[in-house]
Amino acid sequence: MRIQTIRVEEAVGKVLSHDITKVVKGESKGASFKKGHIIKVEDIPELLKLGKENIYILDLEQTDVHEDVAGVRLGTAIAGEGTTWTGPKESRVNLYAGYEGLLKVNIPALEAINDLPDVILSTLPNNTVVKKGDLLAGTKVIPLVVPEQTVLSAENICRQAGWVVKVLPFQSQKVGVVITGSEVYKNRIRDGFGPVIKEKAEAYGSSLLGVDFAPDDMEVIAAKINKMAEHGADIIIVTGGMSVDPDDVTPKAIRLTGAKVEKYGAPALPGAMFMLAYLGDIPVMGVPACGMFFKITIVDLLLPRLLAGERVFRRDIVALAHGGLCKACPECRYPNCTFGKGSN
Ligand SMILES: Nc1nc2c(c(=O)[nH]1)N[C@H]1C(S)=C(S)[C@@H](COP(=O)(O)OP(=O)(O)OC[C@H]3O[C@@H](n4cnc5c(N)ncnc54)[C@H](O)[C@@H]3O)O[C@H]1N2
Ligand code: MOO
Repeated sequence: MRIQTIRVEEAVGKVLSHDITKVVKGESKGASFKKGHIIKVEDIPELLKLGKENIYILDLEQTDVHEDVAGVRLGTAIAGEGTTWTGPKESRVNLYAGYEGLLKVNIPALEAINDLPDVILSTLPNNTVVKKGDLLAGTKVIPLVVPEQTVLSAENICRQAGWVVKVLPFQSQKVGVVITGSEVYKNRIRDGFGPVIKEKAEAYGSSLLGVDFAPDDMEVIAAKINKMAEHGADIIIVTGGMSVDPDDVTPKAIRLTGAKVEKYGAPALPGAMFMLAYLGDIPVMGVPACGMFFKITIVDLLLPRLLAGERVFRRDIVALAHGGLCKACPECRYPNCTFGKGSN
């Protein structure tokens, strides 16, 4: 790249290589002169008024990429399934959600891109629930011109990763609920869990297949879980009886069905006594009573992922630890808070 410096008075007939922007009280007020503009005699006083004594004419070499071209190439390479993009504006390209769903960010690819010189990509946290039109990410280059090799390296990272930023749509799943606890089963107390699970499942476009009740009996709970699976549940949620009392037999009942336990005990508070298991392909969530007593719990971190069709592994639950502590604010601001935002 070669830069020619020309005094404004002598610039008539030259083509501007980038916008000249008016700044009022520190704020950019849009371009006074657009890129590609051919400078005329009558432009000179205005350019001087904008404080320009010199203008700079860029001669790009074949291996140079202008910031706006680079921005578009980055956006095209990064924008995955379920995303749209706009720009460039000063090289920045923004990615938006094309539909409601779960934002997935490929963190190793994100970090590799940001480790390149002169390129940035900044995103919302992985696993954020997004609505159509939500801003998801912004990418740009830092200088006015970058080497072709830099853009190629970023494009290669995206190609090799397969995807960098995408939105998984929520699937309409049938949620089977088994509510445990002899006190509820025997109608001594009224069930408070069913409505909570219904509301959370419906918020992500799923519906309840059915709600069944079981006493604190391992065999009965296991049989009811199996019945939900036979009736076509895509996901089964078992509530209560997850703690340390001798009659807290729900974890044992889940194991008794033959389900493979990914993890019992989760580094999320509230949600410590949570269990995730898989009965074949069907996720079985053992949800402790905190899922009913607290507005936001581990259920809000994992249910959207399961309803977006994601297979959740032990390592995903382990990764909840960083950011898994709810601050229990007097007024809940979730999802606009740190709960669940540190995990991979
Ligand atoms: N000694 C310890 N106690 C507790 C521990 C512990 O580690 N050591 N862990 C605490 C944590 S953390 C949680 S979370 C809860 C988990 O409790 P459970 O899931 O076992 O809940 P239950 O004992 O079954 O019920 C607690 C409470 O809620 C009522 N309940 C239960 N289900 C329903 C329902 N469907 N509708 C209405 N009410 C319901 C139940 O009657 C109990 O009163 O354990 C802590 N304790
Ligand atoms: O499952 Mo309890 O945190 O963990 O309230």
